[in-house]
Order: sequence, then C-alpha cells, then structure tokens
Amino acid sequence: MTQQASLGVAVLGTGMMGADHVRRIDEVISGAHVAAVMDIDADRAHKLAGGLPGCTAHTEPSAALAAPGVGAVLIASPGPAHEAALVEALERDLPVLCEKPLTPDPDSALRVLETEQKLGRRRIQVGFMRRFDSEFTQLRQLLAGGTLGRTLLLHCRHRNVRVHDYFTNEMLINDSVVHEMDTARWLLDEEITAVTVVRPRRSSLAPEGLDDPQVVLFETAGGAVVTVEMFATSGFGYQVQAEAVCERGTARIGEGHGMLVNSGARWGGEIPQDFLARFTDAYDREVQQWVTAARGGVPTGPSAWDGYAAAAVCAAGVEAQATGRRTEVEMIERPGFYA
Ligand SMILES: NC(=O)c1ccc[n+]([C@@H]2O[C@H](COP(=O)([O-])OP(=O)(O)OC[C@H]3O[C@@H](n4cnc5c(N)ncnc54)[C@H](O)[C@@H]3O)[C@@H](O)[C@H]2O)c1
Ligand SMILES: O[C@H]1[C@H](O)[C@@H](O)[C@H](O)[C@@H](O)[C@H]1O
Repeated sequence: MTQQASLGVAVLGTGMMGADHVRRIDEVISGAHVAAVMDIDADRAHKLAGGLPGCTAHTEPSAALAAPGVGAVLIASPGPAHEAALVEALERDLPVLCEKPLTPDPDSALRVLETEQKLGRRRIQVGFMRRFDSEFTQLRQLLAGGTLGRTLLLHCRHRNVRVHDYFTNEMLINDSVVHEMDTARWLLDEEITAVTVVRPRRSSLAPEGLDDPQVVLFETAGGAVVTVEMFATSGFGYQVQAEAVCERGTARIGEGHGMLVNSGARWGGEIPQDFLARFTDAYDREVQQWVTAARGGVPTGPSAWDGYAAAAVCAAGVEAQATGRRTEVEMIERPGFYA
C-alpha cells in the first residue's frame, strides 16, 4: 500500500485567523503541514515560518502559491484581497479554503464562480465554520428530520465582547451578520429573499459611527422569518445562539451550559470571550474535512455558491440598513454546477 504524501498548505494572511490556522495545521490536523506563509507584513510572515520546519515566508501571494511543496491554499487575508488570491489558486488548480467572506461583494463573487466553473471542478470551500459546530449540526439534523414540522421562525443572537474602533455599520452586516445569513440558508435549506434592518436606541459604549445593537430580519423563499440580534459591543461575552420555532415545538442552541460551579453562595459558569474559544472544535473539524477532501479530490464544505449567496444577501442588508427599507435580494439562478 502506498502512503499518501502530506498536503503542503500555503497560508495567505497571518493575522489572528491565519496564525490560528497555522497552529491548527501544525498541531491538530492530520495529513497536512504548512509549506508556506504569506503576509504583506514581512516580519510577521518570517516569524511564523521560523517556527515551522521547511516552511518558507513570502510577501506576495504568487510566490507563496509557487513555493516548493505547496498543494493547497488557505486564504486568511482581509476580504478585499480574496478575489485575486482565489483566481490565482484556481488557475493553478489548487484546492482552497477561503475564510469568509468569499469576496466582499456579489459581482466579484460571481467572477470567482465563473472561474471555478471554467475549471470544471469544485476547488473552493468557504470558511463558514458554524456548519462544523456540533450544536449547529444537531439543530440542522433535527429540522431536516421533520419531527418538529416546518420551521416558522428562527431567532438568532450574535454578541461580541468588543470590536475595533474602525468597525462600521456596513461591517456589522458584512463581517458579522454574514454568519447568520449562511447558517439560516443552511439550517432552513432555502434562500433568503429580503432583508430589513431595525436600529434600537444606540449603546453609548459603541465606537463612534457604529449603531450597536441592530436587529436584522430575513425573509426566506419558503416564507420563514429569521431575526438576528447583532450586538457587537456587548462587553460581557461572545455568544452565538439560535432558537428555531417550528409547528410542533422549538429547539435552542448556543446556551453555553458548560460546567456549572457552586461556591461561596453563588453558582455560575464561564462565557467564551471570542470566536476562537467558542468555535475551536468547529474550526478544527472544518480544516480537517477540507484537508481530507483536498487529498481525496472533491471539497464537500460550503461552496463558492454559498459565498456568493451570502454576498448577495449582504448587499441587500447594507442597502436595507442605509435606507431603512425592506430590500429584496438580487441573485442569479443557482448554476447546475453547484447543485
Ligand atoms: N470564520 C471566522 O470566525 C472568522 C473570524 C475572524 C476573521 N475571519 C476572516 O478571516 C480573515 C482575516 O481576518 P483576521 O481577523 O485574521 O484579520 P487580521 O487583521 O488579524 O489579519 C489580517 C492579516 O492579513 C494581512 N494582510 C493584509 N493585506 C493582505 C494581503 N493583500 N495579502 C495577504 N495578507 C494581507 C495583514 O498584514 C494581517 O496580518 C478575514 O477574511 C475575516 O473576515 C473569519
Ligand atoms: O470577523 C468576525 C468573525 O467572523 C466572528 O465569527 C464574528 O462573530 C464576528 O462578529 C466578526 O466580526
């Protein structure tokens, strides 16, 4: 029996997510190693590569993709840099795991879809990691099984402790609510057709220029309604929760009932402070599944189509937010290639 070679991954962008994925591939994932890292910050790339035997450091995506031993790409640079990197990876016929967003707008996402279709096989997986979280998976199975009947409503809560000072209203949709756009499409197995945004009174603790919290409402093709409380500066913890209200019952996830401690006349537990802590297992499963598929041929996780659909819903969300009006989502028909 021949032993399959380890997959050499080039990681583009070595900030918070990129560095965490490098650690993950190095320490957790089987069947892969980090063969190259790339960042426009040369020091950052060199420091990271220094701790990894055989890994080369680069400041240009092309150089990293062409580096010795590279057979796959993980893109963790900021969204605006994704399109060029994706197209180059496809031109080299390399499997790609691209952190969300696929690209920041529907037109550029469409160009990526077209390039992948021309290649003739799926090469892209998008980093919507919640699809690999055990609670989200369990909820999807329950809803798909039909014992609770049709899903009528999905209530979501997405709370971050804090955000950078440069976080804007648009980013609240494109960076944060984009996750609910994907999870709602995936949990309900239908497209989102319209978006409305409501702004309650603004928290005095939000950075200037950010109206926080906001409530985002999606309507789906089959008539379900999804509400998302997005509170980016909750201050106390990172919480991602969902409750499906169905014809014959409800189901809730994300309550965080980990260990409860009784002591000193109090009871309580801990709330994770960021996504790296809350979704560690999901990121591990996401990357392992991608590596396994990349070595075997066909990616099975969220596709470029899912990235495009989320970008289309984001565009409607940003317009709804700016105008205060219900905004319909404009999307192309799903190509048979992504059936
Ligand atoms: N799935 C998730 O939960 C999750 C969480 C956070 C971030 N993200 C996504 O991951 C990506 C990176 O986010 P982050 O939080 O790590 O950002 P970050 O700001 O911490 O890091 C970005 C890194 O990319 C580098 N960079 C900038 N321009 C570049 C370019 N053109 N090519 C290569 N590198 C470049 C920067 O120097 C920096 O090191 C974004 O797409 C973001 O939306 C996903
Ligand atoms: O970029 C981050 C990331 O995608 C997190 O998963 C999300 O919870 C945050 O709101 C967002 O700002």
